[in-house]
Amino acid sequence: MTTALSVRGLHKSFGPANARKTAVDGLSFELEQGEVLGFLGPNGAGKSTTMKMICGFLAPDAGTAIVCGHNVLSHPIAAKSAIGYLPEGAPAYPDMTVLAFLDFIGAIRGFDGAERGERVADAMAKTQLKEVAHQPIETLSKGFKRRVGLAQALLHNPPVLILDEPTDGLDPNQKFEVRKLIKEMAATKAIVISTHILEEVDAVCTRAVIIARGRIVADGTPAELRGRSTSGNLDDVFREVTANV
Ligand SMILES: Nc1ncnc2c1ncn2[C@@H]1O[C@H](COP(=O)(O)OP(=O)(O)OP(=O)(O)O)[C@@H](O)[C@H]1O
Repeated sequence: MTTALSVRGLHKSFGPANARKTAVDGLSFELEQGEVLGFLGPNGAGKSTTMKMICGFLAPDAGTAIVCGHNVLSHPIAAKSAIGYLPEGAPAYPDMTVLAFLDFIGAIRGFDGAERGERVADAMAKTQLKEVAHQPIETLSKGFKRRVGLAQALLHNPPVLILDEPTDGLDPNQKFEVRKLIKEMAATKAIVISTHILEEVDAVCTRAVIIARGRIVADGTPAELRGRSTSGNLDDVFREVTANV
């Protein structure tokens, strides 16, 4: 079976030549279908930058990502077809209604007619957006905007999902619903979620990678990581492995 996601030696620096700052420093990992990877790290560790490079939104200085066998640099269309990406924040066209925006995403993803309608309806049902279907996105609350972002990521039923802080801004009920949805989808997909909420790792992740200054400092199941600390607490493990990097 083809590895769902293979991240190979990703590297990215920002800034002028005399003040170059490394954001991602040779990051590699593999993910199989059925795995939900919690991608953790302190603010500025390089999580969003890594996710952008995996999804082909940012060109790496070195390395690449292979998505279901497709290199995101040499075969970007095939790789991007296999990915659903929820970026940080909630970028969308603010004056479009939820329905019009998702229909537009469906068209871009290559669906027509009845199938497009079914996919939009299914994505709205999964993310509980039906009640705001005809509302312009700019008038939605933060949590609803986040769910529109999630709906567009799921619409084409991709085998790989890259979700940058998917529950950011959601109330406890919605966090629960989104985590439930991630768990329901997990068996048939490979999913990466970045989060600062360590309870989320226990709730949905089969594995966690902790990065600091663009490098992996821990990789294991939540239970294995907890076993690294005498307290058995993921917050303590996080602090210990990222403190002196
Ligand atoms: N376009 C950019 N130009 C310059 N520096 C950038 C750019 N994008 C990211 N950086 C820097 O790269 C580093 C990694 O940022 P990144 O957003 O990937 O971190 P993160 O782990 O997602 O952080 P957070 O948890 O705060 O979202 C930071 O120092 C950030 O300031």
